Amino acid sequence: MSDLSAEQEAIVKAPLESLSVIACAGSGKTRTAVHRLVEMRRLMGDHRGRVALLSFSNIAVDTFRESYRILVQSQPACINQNRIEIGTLDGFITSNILSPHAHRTMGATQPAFLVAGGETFLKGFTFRTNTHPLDISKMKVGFRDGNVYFYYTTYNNQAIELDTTYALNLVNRLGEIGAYTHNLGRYWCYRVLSEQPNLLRALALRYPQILIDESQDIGVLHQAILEQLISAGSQITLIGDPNQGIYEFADADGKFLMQYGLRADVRSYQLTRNYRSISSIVTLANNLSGRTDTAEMKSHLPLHGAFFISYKDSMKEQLITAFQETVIAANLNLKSSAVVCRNSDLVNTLTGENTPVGFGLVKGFVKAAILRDKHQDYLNAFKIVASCISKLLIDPPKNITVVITHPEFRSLRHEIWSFIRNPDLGLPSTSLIADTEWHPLLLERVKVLLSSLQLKFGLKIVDRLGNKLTVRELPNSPLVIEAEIEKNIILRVDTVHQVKGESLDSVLYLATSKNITDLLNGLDTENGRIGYVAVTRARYLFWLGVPEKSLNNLRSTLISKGFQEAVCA
Ligand SMILES: Nc1ncnc2c1ncn2[C@@H]1O[C@H](COP(=O)(O)OP(=O)(O)OP(=O)(O)O)[C@@H](O)[C@H]1O
Repeated sequence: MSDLSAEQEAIVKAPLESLSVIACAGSGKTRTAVHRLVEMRRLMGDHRGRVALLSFSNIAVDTFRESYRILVQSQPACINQNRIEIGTLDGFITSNILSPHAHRTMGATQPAFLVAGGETFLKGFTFRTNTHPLDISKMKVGFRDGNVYFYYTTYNNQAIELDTTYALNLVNRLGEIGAYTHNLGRYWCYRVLSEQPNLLRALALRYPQILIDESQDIGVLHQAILEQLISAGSQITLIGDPNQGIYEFADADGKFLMQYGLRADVRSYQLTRNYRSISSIVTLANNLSGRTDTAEMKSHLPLHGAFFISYKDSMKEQLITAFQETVIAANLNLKSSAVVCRNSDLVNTLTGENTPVGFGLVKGFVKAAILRDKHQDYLNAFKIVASCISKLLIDPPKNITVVITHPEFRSLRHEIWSFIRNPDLGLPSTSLIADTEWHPLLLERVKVLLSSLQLKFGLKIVDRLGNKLTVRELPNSPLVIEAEIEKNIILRVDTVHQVKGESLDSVLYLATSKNITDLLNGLDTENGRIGYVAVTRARYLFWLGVPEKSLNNLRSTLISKGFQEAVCA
């Protein structure tokens, strides 16, 4: 186990019991968790139970699976691999509890199934609000003093609680046909485990050990479900970093993780060595969080480090270009660098998603073409095209971008990918004149794509296609001029939430004044922690973009926290 530090090894080799691991950013939680997973199964010997390693995103799960695959290759063949599971917490709940057992509690005659929202039959399942009725998919579930309650949030994020009897009546009525929404899935899981004690006992026997990564993201209902498993005998290990808790809006405030180690039957550990970032970035992270972690990476190159730089609101593109040039000059990898923002709106503006040209669905195709040609962002282009195509079909598979990732829809996905990848036969190139060249080709090729979907998958096309794909508001010029594609800002632009968990060579955090003040005021606010996540993604170079109007007010605090000032040439 030579590739583990002493701190990591202590966790991996701990006795088989519940652990709390509070870890700093870049401390190798993945490596630690995967080694611990294997060790737990080894310690269990002939026990028939399973060990589950659970996280919150599919990306995290893929990373764990890959690390696990590499690790077991190098280990003797004695690991009981059949009894190790890696997945998301919601996936665990669905496959072990909701799909096989929830219908009994729901009073349904068929296995429980998830509805995405927007299904036609949901029109009969709306609830009253202070203004207009809302679809049941907008109903949220909270947990307080051992009781569930239901609420919704208004446009300005205010939570309005619903009368429990009224809400439950609707939830139960939907449950009777076996349906549940994303938010209600956890409610049903909690209720199934409360009302089916034999199942709860069986689950705890089947999973005597559960390890949860990113535990700061455990929401109140997830916690309630885990408490049920703990009370039935499962031992739960939590690994996470409370300073990276950025899902408060989803009811995850990090308290479960922070207080878990105080329980009498839970052993506490810490990971305090940062393997990702150079010392100047770790020092900054320490000053922001009040931690005293150590940096394992050193670099004294002049362009490396943590800098702030001012920008005018109208000159964001210039700031990005300057950053890009610095990344190249610093010999860092552009492909492993990113511009990150707090809000998806700004990301959309910078990536061209908020394009002012085109009308209706054509606007979507324009956005997708710009994302592909200017930013090589095929994934987001795919999502937009899939959504546009679904609006040109009568009764398409619901939530088409999600559905078509399902193996059953592989060939449908393939058709859409081919359309996006090939500017000569599919989504036309943005270098064409938008109204006279690009639009006619778009119309022609979308028709070909839709006919193929009709033929192969029996999907029906809406009437009056031409009206839905109008030439309105397209300019008589190329969508993106060739020269612009050539100079190409190839930097990835994304939200901080999207880069969470990643290691990047360089990061530019394009922040607002409020984002920065919250970051500098400690990490008590979610906004502050979002900034902390941005800082701690960077290996060698971190730039904080500071709005010019706030620079004078913020300068001395930024320097006192460990930033250096950089000036755009
Ligand atoms: N013992 C070690 N020796 C050298 N490198 C290590 C060690 N442990 C982890 N690393 C490296 O540290 C880097 C960060 O690891 P990882 O991505 O797991 O961090 P993390 O704890 O999940 O961070 P975060 O929570 O900030 O996303 C990886 O490149 C990993 O290979």
